[in-house]
Amino acid sequence: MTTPAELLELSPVMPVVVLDDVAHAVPVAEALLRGGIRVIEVTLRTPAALASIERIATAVPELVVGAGTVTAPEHAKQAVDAGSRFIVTPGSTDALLDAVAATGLPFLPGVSTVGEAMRAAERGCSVLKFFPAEAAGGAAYLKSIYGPLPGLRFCPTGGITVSSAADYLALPNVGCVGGSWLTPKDVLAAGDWQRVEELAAATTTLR
Ligand SMILES: O=C[C@H](O)COP(=O)(O)O
Ligand SMILES: CC(=O)C(=O)O
Repeated sequence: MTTPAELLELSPVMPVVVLDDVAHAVPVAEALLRGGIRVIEVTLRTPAALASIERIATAVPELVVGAGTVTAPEHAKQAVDAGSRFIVTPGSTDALLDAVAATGLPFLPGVSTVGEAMRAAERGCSVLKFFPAEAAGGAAYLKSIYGPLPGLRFCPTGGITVSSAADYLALPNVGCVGGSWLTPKDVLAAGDWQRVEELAAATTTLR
C-alpha cells in the first residue's frame, strides 16, 4: 500500500477530477496515464463518482485512484468499497477523520490553517491537503509555516494553475499540487482525450 508521503511523490500534479459520466472514467484515466501521470483523485461530487473509481481501479491499475471530496463519515466506506486506494478530504472534523482512518487506507486530511494542521499532526497525520490553497494564502502561506512546522508536508489544491504550480513545488514542504485544469469540463464533455493527455504531459516536468 502507498503511504501518504509516497502519494505526493507519484506525480507533480494530482489531477482532481469531476466525472459526470461514468463512461468517461476509463478514457480519462488512460489519457492521464499516457500523459505521464500516475495518480488520480476522483471527487465524490457527482452520482458517477463511485462507479468511476470502480472502473478505473479495475481497468487502469497503473494509475493510483483515490476518492476526493470525502466530507461525511459514510463516504469513507463507500470509497473503500469502490476500490479507492487513498482518500482526500477538503477539510477535517474529528468524526470524519475517525471514519477515514478506520478504513486503513492512506489519506490526506484537508486543512487551511496552522491550527488545523497542528490538530491533524496530533492525530499522526503529517501529510496534508492544503485547501483552498490560493484563497487561503497560497505559496506564501505554506512558505511561512515551514519554519515552525517543518515536519508537515502538503498537497496544496484550489486555484492552482500550470503557471503557479512551480512556485508551490519549489517549497520544501510541498510534495505535489492538486488541480482540475488537466480535466476541464468542456474537454471531458467533448471526449477530447488527446487534449487531456497533452495537459497531463505538460505537467510532468514541473518538479
Ligand atoms: O474544489 C476545487 C478542486 O478541489 C480543485 O479545483 P481547482 O484546481 O479548479 O481549483
Ligand atoms: C479539495 C479536494 O481535493 C477535495 O475536494 O477533496
